[in-house]
Amino acid sequence: MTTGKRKPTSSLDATQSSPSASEVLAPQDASLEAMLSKAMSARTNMDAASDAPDAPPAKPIPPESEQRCGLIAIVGKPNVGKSTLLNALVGQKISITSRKAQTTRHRITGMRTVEATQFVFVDTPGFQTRHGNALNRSLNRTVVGAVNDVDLIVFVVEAGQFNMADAKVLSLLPAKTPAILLANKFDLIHRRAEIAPWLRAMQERHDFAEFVPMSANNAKDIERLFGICEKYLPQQPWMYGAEELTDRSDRFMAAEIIREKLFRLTGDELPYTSTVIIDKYEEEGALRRVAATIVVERDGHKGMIIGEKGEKLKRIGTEARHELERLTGGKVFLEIWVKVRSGWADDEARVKTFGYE
Ligand SMILES: Nc1nc2c(ncn2[C@@H]2O[C@H](COP(=O)(O)OP(=O)(O)OP(=O)(O)O)[C@@H](O)[C@H]2O)c(=O)[nH]1
Repeated sequence: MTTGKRKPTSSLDATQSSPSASEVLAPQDASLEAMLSKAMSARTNMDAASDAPDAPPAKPIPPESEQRCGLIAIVGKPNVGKSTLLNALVGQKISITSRKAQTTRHRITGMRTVEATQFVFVDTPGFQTRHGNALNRSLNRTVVGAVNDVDLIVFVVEAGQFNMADAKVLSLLPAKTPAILLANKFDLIHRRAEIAPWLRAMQERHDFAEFVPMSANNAKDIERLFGICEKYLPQQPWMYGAEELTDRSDRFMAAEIIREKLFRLTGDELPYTSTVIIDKYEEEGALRRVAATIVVERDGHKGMIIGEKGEKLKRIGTEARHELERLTGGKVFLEIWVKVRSGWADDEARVKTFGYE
């Protein structure tokens, strides 16, 4: 992980004149006050430590008896920043991010080993509440599956916000598993006074073990999150090698990369039901030959992807190829087709064929 020397712009700097936690919380909220103060001072301390020298080189692998390892589910409604968080925690892009809600479809595991502890992360699709089609039913099943076999749940919300979609996800969390309330996009909060009443309401909704105000795109916050999560993971041997970052195949990563470029370059016009299938993934030494099909529901969507004189599709292909070349470290030949399969997201059998659980 990078330990940037730049002092992060802390939202706390903008709140110096705001009331303290004790001024905004009632006396009976002593434990909440402690939670808020602890969370805030941890942030300040990390900011102060930002001039510290870079971390020392990796230590030798500790004996199994000293290793810690556990599963962490990252859950939250669409667009709260789960993929950004996962990528930052793993230190490499393994989950696509987009301003368009609902871009995460699969249960992706990324892992990161920091000193004696191995953190195995499970990314989940944003819980879909609006449509009841087969694709969304499949996405919701993935969320439920993900939270029931983990050591720790990181419930991600946008700081200061909570609506029906957040409530739906929260209602899925089992009481037995410790859950961290991660108030993401904290950089967008400019008055600390807004957070105390919000935190009080959140704590009434669920018995959160910790409160972490942070920004997924702030390296210091990410570093601090490792320290917070560590104590919830059991002492047991690692499940993966110290250097491993994901258990997804290169073929899967190729589909994800193409899907990301597709959503980035078509903007808000393209419905999230468009998907990518890898028809061929061949390796010849360092060379990769990849053929992919983008499946859309309507002819109009096909036109949107191809663009005028094929310009849009060409750009999707070029950007995806460059990223695949960076990932594999070799040359990539990439061929992309666009096909219309109307109603695929409503069809349970097809959803299964396309790789959803
Ligand atoms: N300002 C700010 N923006 C953020 C932060 N974290 C994520 N974002 C932005 O929020 C948007 C959504 O982020 P994603 O990581 O794709 O969200 P997600 O929860 O994985 O979304 P789905 O795939 O729809 O479930 C992107 O535009 C991110 O750049 C943050 O800490 N601060």
